[in-house]
Amino acid sequence: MTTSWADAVAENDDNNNNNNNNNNNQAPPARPTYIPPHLRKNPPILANPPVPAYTAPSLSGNRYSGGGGGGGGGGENFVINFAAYEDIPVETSGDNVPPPVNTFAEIDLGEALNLNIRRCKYVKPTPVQRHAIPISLGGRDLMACAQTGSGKTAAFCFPIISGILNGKYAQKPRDMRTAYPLALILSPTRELSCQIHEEAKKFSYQTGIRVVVAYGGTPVREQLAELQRGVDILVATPGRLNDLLERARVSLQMIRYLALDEADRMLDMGFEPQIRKIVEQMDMPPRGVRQTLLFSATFPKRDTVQRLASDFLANYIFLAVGRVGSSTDLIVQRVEFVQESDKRSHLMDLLHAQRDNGSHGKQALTLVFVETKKGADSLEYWLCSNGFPATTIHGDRSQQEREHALRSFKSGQTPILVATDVAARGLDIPHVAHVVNFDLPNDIDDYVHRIGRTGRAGNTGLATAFFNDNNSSISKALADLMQESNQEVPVWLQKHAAIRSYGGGGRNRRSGGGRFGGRDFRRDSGFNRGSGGADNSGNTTSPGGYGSGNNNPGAPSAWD
Ligand SMILES: Nc1ncnc2c1ncn2[C@@H]1O[C@H](COP(=O)(O)OP(=O)(O)OP(=O)(O)O)[C@@H](O)[C@H]1O
Repeated sequence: MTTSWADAVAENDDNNNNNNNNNNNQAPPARPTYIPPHLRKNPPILANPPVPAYTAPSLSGNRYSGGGGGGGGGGENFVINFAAYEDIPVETSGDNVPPPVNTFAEIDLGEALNLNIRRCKYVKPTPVQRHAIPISLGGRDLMACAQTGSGKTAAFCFPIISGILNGKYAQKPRDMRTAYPLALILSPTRELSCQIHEEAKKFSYQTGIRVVVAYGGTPVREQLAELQRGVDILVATPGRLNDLLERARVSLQMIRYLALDEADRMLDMGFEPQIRKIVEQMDMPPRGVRQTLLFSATFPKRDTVQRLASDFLANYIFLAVGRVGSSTDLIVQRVEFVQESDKRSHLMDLLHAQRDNGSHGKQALTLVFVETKKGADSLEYWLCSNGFPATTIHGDRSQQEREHALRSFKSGQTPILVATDVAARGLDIPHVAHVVNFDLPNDIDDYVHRIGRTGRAGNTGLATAFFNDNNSSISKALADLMQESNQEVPVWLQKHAAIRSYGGGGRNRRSGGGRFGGRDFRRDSGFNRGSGGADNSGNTTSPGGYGSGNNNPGAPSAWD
């Protein structure tokens, strides 16, 4: 028998309360000091790094449900640690920015949505929600940057749902073949679309709003059937949506809300032509008529995403919550110097230490990022052969295999997931205790999103990166990021970074700098593009007082 989400929430309620009670007062288990193998034998040539005490991630019982896993991020919730967000710096710019709220009660979201918020056990809005929801409810376009795991999904879903519930819309055309959604949420990956779909369904529970997801890699027939049953909010990846638009199975003429999640990633993945086609060349109402929301944890300031914002948004408000483009300091970041040939044994040591610290016979969920699909398969095979159940997610696996892998990982059945960047963005898996960058990415933004799979919703997490000479291009950005997130930067990494700075290693601008990517570039060099909205903004509130100064986008600035 299937149970409704609300029933599941109610059931979890009791279990979580019991678990909370059982675990709240427990002292953490004693943890051994871990000395990485490369430091036991050969210290790296560059320096004498201080040996950090390795604290294996612990499992707190209330955060670990050994249950069936389920799809998306749905069903499970863990307690958000709001104290972690108290002093977070916030910057807004744009005309007449609506003031933030402190509670959900202060905002008129409607009774049905408020009830669902309570069902989700969202007691208080997170900082990005405090600011973004009133802005969006006020009908304004928004470009919002906030750290990974800080509640951006609800920040764009709540105003959309509330707007649809309160809005008066023209009758949808009577056309059985074509679906006419009122809101469109675009996201870069299939898994993220599924997750947003699950979340949006929870938030729309018993409101009468229908949420449908469309993504590639699966037969289109089922999705078409879902669309035919009616759709108010369509969550989609750009490729599949284009397909549906070309078949005239979806029309965008009724769109009132457009949200782009992880917009920068969609552009990185080469989706720009498809997104522009969807937004500019089909039948979607123009900016200013529809309301447009752009969200990410990183918005590189010299990136095409800024152009996209100026083309898609009208008189928008720019919101940066936290030191955006930076990582949350809730994530303990470690970087260890590991030669390519030592990576596997080094990983094995980490996993052994972690296993020794596990509780209830369960191993903490560990997400291991590698560079290539082949590398992922081969590492998975090797881990499994060495007694560590692992699975993989990457672009060469079928969608069915990808979804199965994710379920198996979430449920704890396969506590290690080896992944390429396809799993780097947006996925909200509550019990990921450790992210290992087995292969570091070249781009610091990718690093930020990868490690952001842990340390979510105000909870702590651990991220370990294996660094060697092949990663020189990211050394400076990595050292800067760690410093900025109050992490201990190994001396050898500082030296590497210094060599990089002096050696003119500026080939990759994004990995060599651009830290505070989350800046309203309208404030740089008097940008004023076209008509219809992009303004020269100036209104800034910045309790944390960051981002001052440099107005020349070409020059190195305090943001770099
Ligand atoms: N107000 C709230 N109270 C309690 N929990 C919340 C609240 N808002 C969001 N959460 C929870 O916080 C977690 C992270 O939220 P979400 O996935 O939206 O983060 P995000 O900012 O989109 O992260 P990313 O940048 O990685 O995509 C989710 O499990 C969500 O249910």
